[in-house]
Amino acid sequence: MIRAVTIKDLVGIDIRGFHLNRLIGAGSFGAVYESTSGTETIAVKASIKGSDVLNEADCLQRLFYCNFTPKYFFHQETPTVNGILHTIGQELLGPDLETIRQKVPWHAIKRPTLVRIAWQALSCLEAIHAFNLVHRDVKLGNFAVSLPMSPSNRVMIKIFDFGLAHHYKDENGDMIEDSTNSDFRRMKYCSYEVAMGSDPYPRDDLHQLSFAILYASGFDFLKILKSSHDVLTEWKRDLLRQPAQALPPLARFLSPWYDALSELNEIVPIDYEALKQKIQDSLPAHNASADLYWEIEDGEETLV
Ligand SMILES: Nc1ncnc2c1ncn2[C@@H]1O[C@H](COP(=O)(O)OP(=O)(O)OP(=O)(O)O)[C@@H](O)[C@H]1O
Repeated sequence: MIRAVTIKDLVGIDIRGFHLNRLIGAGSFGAVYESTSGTETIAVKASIKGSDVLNEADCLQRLFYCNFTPKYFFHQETPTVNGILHTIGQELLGPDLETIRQKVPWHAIKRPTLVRIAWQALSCLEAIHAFNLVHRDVKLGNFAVSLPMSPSNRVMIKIFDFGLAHHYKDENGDMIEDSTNSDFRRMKYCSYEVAMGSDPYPRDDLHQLSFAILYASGFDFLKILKSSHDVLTEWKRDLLRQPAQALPPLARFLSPWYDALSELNEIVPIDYEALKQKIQDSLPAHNASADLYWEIEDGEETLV
């Protein structure tokens, strides 16, 4: 029986033969640990919220052959003095994009890197949508770089945290009801359509991504999130209705992409390739589909 007081106190215990060595970070209900067994190092996510963990484990299993999400290893329920501890063993990733953003000068990721991030993050969403999953919690902090691959230190962006994701349609294309009845309007960074009461679908993942990219460009998105409900909703609406005018100056170069995102509707299937081309059109002098690398710049590790 594990005697830990909270999910943040699990360093030193073993789960499925993996020794939890180091707390990487903790969120509202979960904590993630770097864990080893022999030469193998993975991430073990521990949570007290069983429903989210079960949902995440289910999604990661569905995504087992997807290259844009962490590989799934196991799900385990362990009795503790405080109840059941839910854990998921998954591929260890590098820092998340929110952490990377916080470390760059002026909290503004440079344009050539930003368009590559946008391209790869869009590819992540394209990949999970192809598995009929909608993420519903798309934000900078839920994308991370993979561990650098030698010899060039190439990394790729992966999307994680599938606690709120939903398998929204079956193999015949029939919609699947979400039994959790979650109210996504309460999520400040939900898309405009969701704020207006619609259920979150793939298009809304893309609109949440568009907010995340603005944030990564140096825009003070947190300030907008703190404004009143009406101001926030109006900002989201303007970004869809007149992107060229509504975009903050730092991100105005991305107008071709935001224009295309604003034209997405419920009827026409999403053309991901066309959207990627719009990212490329936003910064023609740089190759938006080029690889990303984890490098040392001015003595600091950074993404370029
Ligand atoms: N597979 C992983 N490999 C490495 N780090 C991870 C992995 N999954 C999550 N993390 C990191 O662990 C930390 C905690 O993640 P978690 O998703 O539990 O919380 P959060 O995103 O901070 O908060 P919330 O769940 O409230 O959104 C984050 O810094 C995240 O980047």
